[in-house]
Amino acid sequence: MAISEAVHQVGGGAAAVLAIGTANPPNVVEQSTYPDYFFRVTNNEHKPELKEKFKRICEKSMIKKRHMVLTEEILKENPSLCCYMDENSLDIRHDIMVEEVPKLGAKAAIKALEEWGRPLSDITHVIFSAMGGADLPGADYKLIKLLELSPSTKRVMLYGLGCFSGGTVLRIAKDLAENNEDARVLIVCSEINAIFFRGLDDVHFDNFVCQAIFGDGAAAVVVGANPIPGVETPLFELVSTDQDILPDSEGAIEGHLREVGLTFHSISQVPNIIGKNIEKNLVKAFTPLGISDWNSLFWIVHPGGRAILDRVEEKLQLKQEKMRATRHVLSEYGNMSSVCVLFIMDEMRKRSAAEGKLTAGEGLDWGVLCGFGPGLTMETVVLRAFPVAGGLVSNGN
Ligand SMILES: CC(=O)CC(=O)SCCNC(=O)CCNC(=O)[C@H](O)C(C)(C)COP(=O)(O)OP(=O)(O)OC[C@H]1O[C@@H](n2cnc3c(N)ncnc32)[C@H](O)[C@@H]1OP(=O)(O)O
Repeated sequence: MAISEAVHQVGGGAAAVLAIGTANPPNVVEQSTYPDYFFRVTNNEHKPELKEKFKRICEKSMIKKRHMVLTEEILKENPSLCCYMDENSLDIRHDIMVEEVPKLGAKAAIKALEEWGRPLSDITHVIFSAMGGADLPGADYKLIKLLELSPSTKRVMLYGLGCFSGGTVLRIAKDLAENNEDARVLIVCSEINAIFFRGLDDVHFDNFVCQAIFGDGAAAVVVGANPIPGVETPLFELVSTDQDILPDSEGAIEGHLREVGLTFHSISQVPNIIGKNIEKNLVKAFTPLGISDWNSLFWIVHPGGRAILDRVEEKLQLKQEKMRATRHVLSEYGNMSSVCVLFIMDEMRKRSAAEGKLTAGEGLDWGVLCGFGPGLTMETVVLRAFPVAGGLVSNGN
C-alpha cells in the first residue's frame, strides 16, 4: 500500500486542493519609493532620521511592491489613519474592512470556482478567514450573498487569527472534506491592512516593520476528497495537518484591537524562535512517512519577513531554490498574512506547469506548508503533489 493511501481517512480518499484563485486591490505601492510616499502621507517629513531607519527596513525586506486598498486619496480624506494612534480611527478602519474584505475575497473565490468548473450548488461548506472586519453577520455570510451560493452552505468564520491561518483553513477543510460525503469546501482568506496602517512614533520600531512589510490580497481554494476523474483536477493532497504553540515564544507576535485600530507587536527574535523550533515540528510530521531529507520536499513557507525565510533556510540547510516560490510572493506582494501561503501554492503549481515539471510541486512528490503567526503559533501541513495535468487554468490577477 502506498504511503498516501495509508494516511487516508475514513470515507475514501484524502482531501485535495482542486482549484486556486487569487486577487489583489488595483492600487500598487513600489517599495523603493514607499518611504517618501509614507512619510509624506503621514506628515512625518520633518523626521529624517526615522525616515532613514524606515528606508533601511524597506530595503532589507526584499519586497518590490505591495497592493493596498488604502490609496492616497482615501488617506487624505481620513487623516486619522495617518496618525500614530488616533482614538477616532477605529470606525473608519472598520467600515473599510467590513466593506472590502468580503469583496476582495469574492474576487479570488470567483477565479477558484471558475477553475474548479462545477456548479456553485456543489459547494457544501465555506471557511472564511480574515484578520479584521469582524461584523454580524460576517464576511462568510456576505460572500454567500455576493457569489449567490446556496443559503444552506455550512459556514465557518475565523476572525483575528493572523498569519498562521493560511494553514488553519486547510486543516479545517481537510476535516470537513474527509468526514462529510461529497463535501466541497470553499476556503477564502482576505487580508486588508487598513486595520493597522498608521503613522510612526519614535519608540515602537515593531510598527516600522509592520508598516514596511504588509500588503493586501485574497486567495481562495476549493478542497474536496475523491475528485471526479475528468471533471476535477487535483493539485495537492492534504496528507496531514498539525498546529503547535512554539516553546518560549509568548508575546513574540501579538495584535491588540483598540480604538486606534489593531496594534501590532513583534520582537526581533521572531526569526530565531522559528529557526530554533521548526525542525522538531518537521520531524513530528514526516517521521510517519519515513522522510528526513528536507531538500527532498517542496516548500511553502509563510513569508512573515525576509529574515524568517533566511533563518529557516539556514537552520534546515535548504538549497536556495527551495524558497523560490515563497520569496517570489514576498517580493511581489509583501506579507499578506494568511493569504501568502495560498499565493505560494498557486505560484508553485503554475510555474511547475510552465516549466514542464512532472508534478505541481516543482516535480517533487512530497512537500510542506508552514504557517506562522501570533503566539507564536505554527501550522504544519504535509502535502503531496499530483502530476501536472495539461492546460492548468491561468488565473493571474
Ligand atoms: C501578523 C501575523 O499574524 C504574522 C506575521 O507574519 S507577523 C510578521 C513577522 N515578521 C517579522 O517579525 C519580521 C521579521 N524580520 C525581518 O524580516 C527583518 O528583520 C527585516 C526585513 C524587518 C529587517 O531586515 P534585517 O536583515 O533584520 O535588517 P537589520 O539591519 O538587522 O534591521 C534593520 C532595522 O530594523 C530593525 N528591526 C528589525 N526587526 C525589528 C523588530 N522586530 N522590531 C523593531 N525593529 C526591528 C533593526 O533594529 C534595524 O534598525 P537599525 O537599522 O536602526 O539598526
